[in-house]
Amino acid sequence: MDFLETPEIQILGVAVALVAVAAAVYFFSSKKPKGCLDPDNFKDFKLVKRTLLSHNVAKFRFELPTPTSMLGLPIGQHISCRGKDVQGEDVIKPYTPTTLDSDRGYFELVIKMYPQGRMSHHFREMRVGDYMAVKGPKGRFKYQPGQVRAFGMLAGGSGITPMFQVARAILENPQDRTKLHLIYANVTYEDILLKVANGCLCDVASIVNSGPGEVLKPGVLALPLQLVYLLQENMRFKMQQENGKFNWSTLESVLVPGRGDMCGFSCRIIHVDSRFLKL
Ligand SMILES: Cc1cc2nc3c(=O)[nH]c(=O)nc-3n(C[C@H](O)[C@H](O)[C@H](O)COP(=O)(O)OP(=O)(O)OC[C@H]3O[C@@H](n4cnc5c(N)ncnc54)[C@H](O)[C@@H]3O)c2cc1C
Repeated sequence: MDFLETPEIQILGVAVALVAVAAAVYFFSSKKPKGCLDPDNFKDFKLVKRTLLSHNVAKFRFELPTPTSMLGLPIGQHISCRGKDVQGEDVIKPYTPTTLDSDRGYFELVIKMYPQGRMSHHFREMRVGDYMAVKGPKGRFKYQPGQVRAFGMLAGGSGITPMFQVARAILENPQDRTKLHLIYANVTYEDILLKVANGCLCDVASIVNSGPGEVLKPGVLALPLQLVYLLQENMRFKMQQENGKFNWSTLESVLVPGRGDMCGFSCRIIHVDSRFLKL
């Protein structure tokens, strides 16, 4: 067995070992972490933080299995949450996290809780340490950077969360030139879940120094986001509708003059032109 000790064989052995180590490092570093969701079965996630944003809105932070785990939710899709209503019966409702897969170790939901709402009851009763059963991803739409020139979005109340997720993905990717045109309708100023601060959408708790006068002014921001807040009590809300309906031509003429290559979404706005994909 002397031949195993020749310098050539020893060098070959070291080279093979180095290649194996390099391949292992490449394999593990290039492997994308697996998502934590299962489309067919509910999985439990622990509530680790609950922040009240207003009298009936709270942000819920759920822990993922490890600090580097990602939820695994394609942008534009949502999850199903299962809870118990006031009668103790199972209730399942869709929700869109305000976090992205780039946020590791947790995901967050901003929830508006209605006094008579079945799932609202479950969220109202949830305390840190409780578990939420979650299934997903769900939804027909998956966002790809550069997919279209512009998105026209119509959101009502809590319907802002799917739009928020897509808007965050675009605004946080400097290579993504997609323009965003968002009409966000609410009954009162207090009902607005997410507002603009420093040119970005953020949850209401993160807003500093933005009084109603400033936020409600419709306008073009420096970023590729044009945002118009509509309040039911405000004249502008009536002006943006035709016979009580939002329609495509209204949005195109108000927000994207003369251009047709726009994809439209709506969430929680009733009576919308059929060209708006409902999220
Ligand atoms: C894709 C998608 C994503 C969503 N993401 C979110 C999210 O991130 N955060 C969030 O808070 N919600 C979100 N929703 C809405 C959510 O799924 C529920 O509809 C909402 O939480 C109310 O459910 P509930 O069981 O508490 O109320 P329900 O039992 O369905 O309703 C009971 C009563 O509550 C009141 N109510 C319910 N909904 C409304 C409303 N929109 N406006 C006024 N009154 C109402 C009414 O009085 C109603 O009669 C999303 C919906 C969709 C389709």
